[in-house]
Amino acid sequence: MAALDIHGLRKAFGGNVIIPDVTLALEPGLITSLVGPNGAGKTTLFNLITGFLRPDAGSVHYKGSDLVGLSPQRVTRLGIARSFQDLRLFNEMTVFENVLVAQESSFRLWTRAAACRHTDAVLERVGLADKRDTRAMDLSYAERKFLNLARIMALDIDLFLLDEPASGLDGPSRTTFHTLLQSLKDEGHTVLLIEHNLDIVREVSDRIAFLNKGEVMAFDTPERIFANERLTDLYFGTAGRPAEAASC
Ligand SMILES: Nc1ncnc2c1ncn2[C@@H]1O[C@H](COP(=O)(O)OP(=O)(O)OP(=O)(O)O)[C@@H](O)[C@H]1O
Repeated sequence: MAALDIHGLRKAFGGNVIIPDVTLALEPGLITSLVGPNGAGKTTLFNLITGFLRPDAGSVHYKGSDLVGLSPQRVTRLGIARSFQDLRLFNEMTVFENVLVAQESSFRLWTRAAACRHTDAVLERVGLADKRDTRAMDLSYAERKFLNLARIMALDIDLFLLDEPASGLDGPSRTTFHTLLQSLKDEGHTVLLIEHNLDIVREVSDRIAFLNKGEVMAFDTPERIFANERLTDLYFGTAGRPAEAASC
């Protein structure tokens, strides 16, 4: 059974059809990257899956339930968490408080002591234990990205939808990010990742779904996707242009 089964999903804004008809099944326990040119509809697809937008047609099945029509909170309670491109941190709160608050809003009922222990364990895992009492606003960019990830990991859920979690990370931070993703996978979690950095995509993905103009053009292994010149042309915007223009 697929970890997430999207069928015939459609979304238009006014007369502008952004997602004409997406069908996609995520294999459980794998990291799938959703790649495509700017404006392809990647974040819109996340919004449709997680209840931030309602599709005009189609279904999104997760563990036997259709998520369409559910609120974002209800979707999270069922076991799906997502991150946003804009880091929605509480700047005045400490690192510890940011994670604790996220965790307390989850579906699990924690005792205070258990919640605190869990928060510390997650901070250790993302490498922020020594920043526990630092305000979010005083963190570096990379640390803020990892705090954002920690807030989702603390929810203890099955399916992670991550919207550009590694954008702007330097080499060592990228390695940490890769290790974290791998550890989620080792624990049996399923990840759907939006990422523009194709080196990262190549490193971490088991599968790639290539989205263009709201349509899944290909769904395959990284090796096959990267070997497909038509897709790389589409990604870099060179498809349909004269060869000399494309090489400029
Ligand atoms: N609420 C909305 N109302 C109208 N148009 C929207 C809305 N949300 C998204 N769009 C449009 O849908 C298209 C797809 O946007 P989306 O953010 O999903 O693309 P994306 O693939 O995530 O792009 P990027 O890689 O640049 O983040 C864009 O043309 C965007 O302007």
